[in-house]
Amino acid sequence: MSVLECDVAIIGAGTAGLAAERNARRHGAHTMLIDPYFSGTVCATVGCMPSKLLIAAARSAERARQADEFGVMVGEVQIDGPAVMQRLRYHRDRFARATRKSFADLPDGTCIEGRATFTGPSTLSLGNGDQIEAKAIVIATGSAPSVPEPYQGLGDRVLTNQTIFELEDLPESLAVIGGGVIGVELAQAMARLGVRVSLFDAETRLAQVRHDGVHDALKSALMEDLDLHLGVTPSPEEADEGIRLSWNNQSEVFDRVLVATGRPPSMDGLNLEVTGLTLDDQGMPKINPDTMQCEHSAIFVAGDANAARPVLHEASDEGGIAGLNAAAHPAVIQSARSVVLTMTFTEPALVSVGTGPDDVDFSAIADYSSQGRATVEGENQGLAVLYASAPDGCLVGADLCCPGAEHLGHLIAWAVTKEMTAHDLLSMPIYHPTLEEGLKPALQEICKAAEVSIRNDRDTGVPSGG
Ligand SMILES: Cc1cc2nc3c(=O)[nH]c(=O)nc-3n(C[C@H](O)[C@H](O)[C@H](O)COP(=O)(O)OP(=O)(O)OC[C@H]3O[C@@H](n4cnc5c(N)ncnc54)[C@H](O)[C@@H]3O)c2cc1C
Ligand SMILES: NC(=O)c1ccc[n+]([C@@H]2O[C@H](COP(=O)([O-])OP(=O)(O)OC[C@H]3O[C@@H](n4cnc5c(N)ncnc54)[C@H](O)[C@@H]3O)[C@@H](O)[C@H]2O)c1
Repeated sequence: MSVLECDVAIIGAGTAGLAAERNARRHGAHTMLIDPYFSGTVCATVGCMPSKLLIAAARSAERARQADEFGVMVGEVQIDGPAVMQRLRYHRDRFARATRKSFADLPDGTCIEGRATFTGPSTLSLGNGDQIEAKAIVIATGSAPSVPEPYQGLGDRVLTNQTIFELEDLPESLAVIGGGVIGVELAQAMARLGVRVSLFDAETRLAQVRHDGVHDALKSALMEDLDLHLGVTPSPEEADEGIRLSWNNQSEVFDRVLVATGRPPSMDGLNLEVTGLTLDDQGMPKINPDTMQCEHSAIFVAGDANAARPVLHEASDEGGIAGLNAAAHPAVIQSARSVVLTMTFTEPALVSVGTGPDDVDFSAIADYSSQGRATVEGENQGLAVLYASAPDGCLVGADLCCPGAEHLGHLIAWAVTKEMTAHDLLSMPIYHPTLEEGLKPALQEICKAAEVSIRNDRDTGVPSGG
């Protein structure tokens, strides 16, 4: 048994852990990064990247299917399932290798293989008898899929995000349990790749969408490709050729079932009880969102492990904040967090920025069902809703489910960050014919509601097709 000493120990070599290690080291700390596997981040191996690779294949199939609308005949679209999965894994493995190379590039002695458990507020055991004593500790253990009890023990026909990307071929049919972000992204992609898909959620609201009209747009888009069952909790059982799901006097057998019912923080086994921190009934400590610090301790929590903003760029930001503060502890500083921005890569994409519809002074809808550029591209559907505050129509947030939402959402998030008003945006160039132009009527409406008169040298109309 050996006792290793460092300034900052980081538990978990994912996105948040890597960022915390880098930033603590940049600020002069001697660091140790602990992980049982060092196999690559969730994002690269079983998260963002493989899911986006599947979605890219689905988009390609959908474009081919829609080609005849443009007078371009491609014949019947055929999907080669093994080829889809092979391309996915080829690129996924390259992303994962790049992450693993970043471990290899760390200073000697930084990477410590093991599963960390607290033995005191500043000491960790690694399971092999070795101990680490650190001046500060960053918990960056991520999150893991929760599988509801009825789906446990049903064998490998039940998939999670940790196993679905290993399939050699696409299933003939797929039931998706959970209409959160993972559920809707993968359900639509699989359906567009020719899989018969049914999506079930116990609640009636998909992916925590805040605005009713935006939720309707997402629902309509999904229902073009798959069967949607909201407010339904089916019961599963093993059947000859798959898994039988039963609900509301109906029953259907599916080749595979994807369980996407949430990813709670991976805090089990850390033995936080010995740290002296106050834990809630979920076993979670109280974490300051601007410092990542737990109470006044030398323990910090970053990334999915704190369950606050479980997306990649926030894991990276939080790792940076935690790394800085762990290195400087006890001199902890507050960081200004960025405007909340989340994206779900359905088609159209679902994007949420900043403040939602409750609690805003003005809101205005940009309709993309007949918008010029969207119509040109054959993707005219959905809407964007902008939110603004009094007195001057300062943009505070948005909900979008429309073509180009991924890019429009970034522009709006940047405008919200810079506290720009609707009038500020209208005073800048907006090219024709673009999807950005589709926001113009909503920006004008906010100016009107806020009684901000549009510059007298500006046209208050919208160009034809805009
Ligand atoms: C299918 C899917 C798609 C996604 N798509 C997107 C997307 O498009 N965009 C986006 O922004 N986000 C997306 N996300 C979310 C994003 O992947 C996560 O927010 C991000 O990866 C979290 O990073 P992390 O560092 O907190 O955790 P992780 O990358 O999971 O790292 C945690 C690490 O901790 C280690 N660990 C756990 N317990 C211990 C222990 N006791 N001791 C030592 N080590 C331990 C694990 O081995 C792991 O390496 C997606 C997630 C999933 C599942
Ligand atoms: N594009 C992205 O940024 C992206 C993509 C995928 C995942 N992620 C991250 O991964 C995290 C986890 O995603 P997720 O979709 O697993 O979780 P989630 O919490 O977003 O959604 C889970 C859904 O499952 C439903 N549910 C729970 N138990 C159920 C049951 N027994 N039967 C039927 N429905 C049930 C819930 O009502 C909810 O709608 C998200 O928080 C997200 O941040 C992000």
